[in-house]
Amino acid sequence: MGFYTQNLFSSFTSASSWFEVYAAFSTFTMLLRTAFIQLIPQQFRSFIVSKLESFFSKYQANSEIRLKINKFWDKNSGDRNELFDAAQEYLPTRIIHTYKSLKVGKLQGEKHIELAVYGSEDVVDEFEGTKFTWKLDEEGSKQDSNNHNKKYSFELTFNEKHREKALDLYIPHVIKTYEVMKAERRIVRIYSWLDDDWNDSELSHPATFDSLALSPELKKDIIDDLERFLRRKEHYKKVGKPWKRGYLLYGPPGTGKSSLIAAMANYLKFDVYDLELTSVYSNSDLMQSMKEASNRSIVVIEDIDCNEELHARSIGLSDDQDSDADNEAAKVKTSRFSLSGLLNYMDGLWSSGGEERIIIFTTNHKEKIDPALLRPGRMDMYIHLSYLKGKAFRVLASNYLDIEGDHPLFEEIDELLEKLQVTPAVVAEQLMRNEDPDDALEALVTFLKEMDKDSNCDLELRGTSE
Ligand SMILES: Nc1ncnc2c1ncn2[C@@H]1O[C@H](COP(=O)(O)OP(=O)(O)OP(=O)(O)O)[C@@H](O)[C@H]1O
Repeated sequence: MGFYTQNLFSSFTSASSWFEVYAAFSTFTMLLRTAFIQLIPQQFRSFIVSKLESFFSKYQANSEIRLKINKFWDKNSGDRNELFDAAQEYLPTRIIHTYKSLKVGKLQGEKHIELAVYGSEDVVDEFEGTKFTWKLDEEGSKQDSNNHNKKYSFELTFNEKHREKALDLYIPHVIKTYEVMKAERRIVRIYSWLDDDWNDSELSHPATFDSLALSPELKKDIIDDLERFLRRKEHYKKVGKPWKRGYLLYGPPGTGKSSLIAAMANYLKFDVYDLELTSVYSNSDLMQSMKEASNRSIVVIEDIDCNEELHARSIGLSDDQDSDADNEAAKVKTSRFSLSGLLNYMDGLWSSGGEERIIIFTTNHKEKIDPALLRPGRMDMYIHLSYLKGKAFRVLASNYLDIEGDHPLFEEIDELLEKLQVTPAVVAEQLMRNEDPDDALEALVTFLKEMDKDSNCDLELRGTSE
């Protein structure tokens, strides 16, 4: 045996012997390939090749999976992708110490420093010993300085062997972390619909239920209703109703409708989506705005009675009636928006997938609202905010003058307020005029007495003219 190997080795030492072996090997592989192609059916060949590929891919260094995370699920539906929002908030916290180009800023009206992923640098996040690489992609016109038309998306890359870990553990981890961050920060945001998109900032309205001058009974009713709503997720599911609640706030200007909305948002820690109907040009705009509002939010449609298109519809104006050429352009913009669009929007709010939603309509003139908007099932609770009466004034005295408890002028003020129709906004404005509490209350008494005198004069004048 030793002789044989030695002999074999010595016979391979020349270049021609190596060449002979190579030629024999090549012929053999060609024969094998031909036999493979001719003898094995095409489908079976593909099957073997795919199995071999997947087996060897585990050992390849660059078998990467790329996931695209767009801001919207698909361009046409406009459904917001919460994973994109989660990544946007989560990534800066992971890379603050390593990243070289991070966008940092303090926005007007915000209390905290804003951090955002910026530029084309990769962000590598390590999760349970596995590396996940993120990159922010930016598409859109460079000339667009306000960034409205830019489309952003994230690309998440990882090795194929971590496919399951990525989908089953890592992505849920990113979303969970984002939800915890949101809950911890407890910052309520307000979104306004502008140029086909929600623009947001921190809700800086400080109103709380404590600072609202409302009758204690009404306050209690509202808080109880909100609490019940939050508690009853299972109940809503059981009776097959969407987990949503609709309120109509009505009353004269300055009686606290906006303040109550802010108090509700601050109490629940729900974001506010404020929709001005004048900034909505079509029914499809309206539906898109609804789809993009997130869960745990309050959707507000203010001054529902002031919308021109709704008025035009309710008094029976058709688009053809106005032939004035100057108005033509404006009409094109507004005529596609209708009451039926709004009704669909409301019904959509009820039936859309979003949960824990509160929908609030406000109006100064409940009697002007189309009854279709108010039918049961669209509105759960009507809240009437009215002139300052009863003990509600005490809340303003505490807010503006730090008077806790009683004051000698309170009785006189109560009596005057009972006789008059004065909004909390007017009284608040009077109280702001003096720093000293006694001076402020005396000035308020004088102001209310003046009002009383004027209203008596009006009555007398009306009496004599009749
Ligand atoms: N019920 C109230 N309790 C405490 N403050 C109030 C109340 N109502 C009004 N105010 C004060 O008046 C200001 C204006 O009130 P607010 O904007 O909430 O009224 P509104 O009913 O929404 O008015 P509008 O119908 O004109 O929008 C508030 O900033 C607040 O200071």
